[in-house]
Amino acid sequence: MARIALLPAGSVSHEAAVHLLGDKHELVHYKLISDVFTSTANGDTDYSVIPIENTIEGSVNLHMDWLVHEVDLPIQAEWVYPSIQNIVGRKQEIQGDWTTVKRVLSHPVAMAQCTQFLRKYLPHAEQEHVSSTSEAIRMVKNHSEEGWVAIGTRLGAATHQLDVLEPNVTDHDNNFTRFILVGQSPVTSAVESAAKTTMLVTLPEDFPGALHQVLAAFSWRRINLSRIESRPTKRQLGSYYFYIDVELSLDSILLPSAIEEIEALGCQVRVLGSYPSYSSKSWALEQPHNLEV
Ligand SMILES: O=C(O)C(=O)C[C@]1(C(=O)O)C=C[C@@H](O)C=C1
Repeated sequence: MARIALLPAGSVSHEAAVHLLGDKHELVHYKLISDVFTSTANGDTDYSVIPIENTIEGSVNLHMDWLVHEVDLPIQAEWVYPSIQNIVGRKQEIQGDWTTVKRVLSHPVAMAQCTQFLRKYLPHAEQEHVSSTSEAIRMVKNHSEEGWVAIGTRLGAATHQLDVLEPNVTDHDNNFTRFILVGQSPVTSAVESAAKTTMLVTLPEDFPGALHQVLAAFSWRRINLSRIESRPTKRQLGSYYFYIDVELSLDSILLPSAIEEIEALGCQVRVLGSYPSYSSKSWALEQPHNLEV
């Protein structure tokens, strides 16, 4: 049985973790994502569950930055889970009248997934960002008669005995979040998966066309990139690294030689993990992966 660190009970992370890992592990909930990462880095837990990218909002920059700058924890798996957000509160208090709502609380990423609903029905309400959707629901629970509602999951509403006032309020139906499992030990699983490798590439300074050459190292080998994104190195203005996801394992013949070629250009390459990807293609709510870790 592994110890799994994640955001509080009732968060999207909680639903996603149970989907991937089943209910046979010890889930250790933390209020802040920094505490989630730190617990695994310190060895208090074996793995962390980290939301890293969302269909509507794109990358979760805070979480990516923690992965790159604050901890050294390899990615051991990734999977995709739908973020189904709902308006959660007390039916008795709001009584279907949105004008009585004074404040909406949620995680900023979840809030950004529901802008159309907020603009249409709750433009008058104050918006407050908190550390998770479940924390938002917990805070609403503790403030009765104040006209507060949260954006969060059904599981969160059930966990805190509140009502779903309006189901599925995200701007687009196809709202998925990509999660990663980080920790020191590789996972073993009979579940079908695709191989993926994530790396950071820092380009040498004053090298015109360096990015073009990096991409050429992948393209002539016909290596498929599923994501490339630049993030600041935080060392100086205008200095960036590239966060690159490749649809290939580090054990393949092609990828190590591509990395060698990129390093020969004077680039720095840091591999953040080579891991199984449980893709959305095989995704089905009623078929949890129940991964062994
Ligand atoms: O607050 C939660 O419920 C989380 O699990 C966090 C988080 C995120 O950080 O992206 C995860 C998925 C949702 O799309 C929104 C919020």
